[in-house]
Amino acid sequence: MTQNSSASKTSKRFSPAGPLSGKITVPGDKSISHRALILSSLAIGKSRITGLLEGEDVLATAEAMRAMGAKIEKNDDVWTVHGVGTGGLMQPEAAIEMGNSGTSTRLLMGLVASHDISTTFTGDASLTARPMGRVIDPLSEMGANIQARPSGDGKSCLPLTVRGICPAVPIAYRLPVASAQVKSAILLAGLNTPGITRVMEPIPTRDHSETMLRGFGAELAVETNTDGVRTISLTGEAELNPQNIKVPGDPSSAAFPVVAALLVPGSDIVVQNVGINATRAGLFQVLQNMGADLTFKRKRTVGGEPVADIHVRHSALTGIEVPSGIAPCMIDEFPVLFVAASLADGVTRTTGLQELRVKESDRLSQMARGLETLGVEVTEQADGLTIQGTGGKPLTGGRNKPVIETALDHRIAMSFAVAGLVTKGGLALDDMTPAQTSFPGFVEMLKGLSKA
Ligand SMILES: O=C(O)C1=C[C@@H](OP(=O)(O)O)[C@@H](O)[C@H](O)C1
Ligand SMILES: C=C(OP(=O)(O)O)C(=O)O
Repeated sequence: MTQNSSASKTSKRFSPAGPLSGKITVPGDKSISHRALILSSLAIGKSRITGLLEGEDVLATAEAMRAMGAKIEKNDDVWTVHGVGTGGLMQPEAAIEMGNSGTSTRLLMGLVASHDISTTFTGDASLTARPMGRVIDPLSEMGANIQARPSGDGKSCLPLTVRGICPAVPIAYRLPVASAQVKSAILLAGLNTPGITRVMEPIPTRDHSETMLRGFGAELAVETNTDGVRTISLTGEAELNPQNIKVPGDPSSAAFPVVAALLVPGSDIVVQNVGINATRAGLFQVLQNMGADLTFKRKRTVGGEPVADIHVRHSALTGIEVPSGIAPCMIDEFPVLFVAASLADGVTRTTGLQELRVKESDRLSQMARGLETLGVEVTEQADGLTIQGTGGKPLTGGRNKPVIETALDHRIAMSFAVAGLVTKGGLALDDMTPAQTSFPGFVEMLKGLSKA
């Protein structure tokens, strides 16, 4: 689990080290890994998963599913899950520790809401500050009783206890925020609920839950109306069949070496086996619109998801206005996009990013403060950042020896690690341990690219 105490912090310096080259792979997709463990735990029989992300967030999901009765083992690179069947979850003996992981917490809150068990969730200092009302509202409509800790500023937060109900009431729910976690929480609750549970999604978000639920044999229909609103209808009391799942590389993790290679002069790298699902690949599109030289090779399908090898060459980037509608397709990639924008020629303006304020940290504020420390001209709006790029000139860290705070946020840590490669004199991060939540081996990966 991610620790909160300063004693366990590991500071780390990142400095320019010449062109990046080589072929790499990145760890498995975090969203797909969570869902692979959860759905396999509900199937009757034995599922096999390869390529699973072994980051702390996903390991927290595995531990939670074990605590509720699933048998999960790892042999060599293969994870084996013996599921308990839909509706078969057992009452956990103790509170479930979710560490830093919003996805684990919100998806599992949905899962237990339609079981006749009582489950307490807790987490680290970052997770316990994040809003859970967005999941509590629909799950309460389904009949679950949820007692959460009120935060000082009106949010419902962890620790919280979900007293589930069986049978739960099927609902039709229009998402008030574009959130794949909320959508998935309702669908997972709907799995053990009689009748049809519907989620209306005005702005499309990542669709891994829909794809994987179908893959496991659930009856699920998706309709898109003329306004672009997607309605997902899931028939409850579903019987899930065990699967063999291959998890593709995470585009959100690939984002770091991709941006690093674009920014460091002379770089030429290939990131292999990266998921390029359209609901996830917004960053690559935005970077190409900024002038990035990205080539998608060997396009293929892995585990029902589109995948490619991405060839990246150093490129002179130009600032752009990022359309707010693309935000859900690259929601976790904005921190590293802000680093790319800092070296682009001209102004990059982003809007519609209020959600970034309720991630592992307030990502707009953390990025604005850190980039300012490196001499970047940044304006922080309520819903985005406007960044004046240097036109390829290195950022300025050296003389004032900046130390950037990573604030228990893996994306902040890895984004500034990339910034360090293009900062004169380099920079230090106060704590690199958050990278373990989604990208074990991140530091070694970057080092390997500079040595290749
Ligand atoms: O469903 C998922 O796997 C995720 C959804 C997104 O969160 P929101 O649903 O809060 O946008 C994303 O930020 C998170 O990293 C993973
Ligand atoms: C927001 C993220 O994850 P989570 O919500 O699962 O903590 C992320 O990985 O950037």
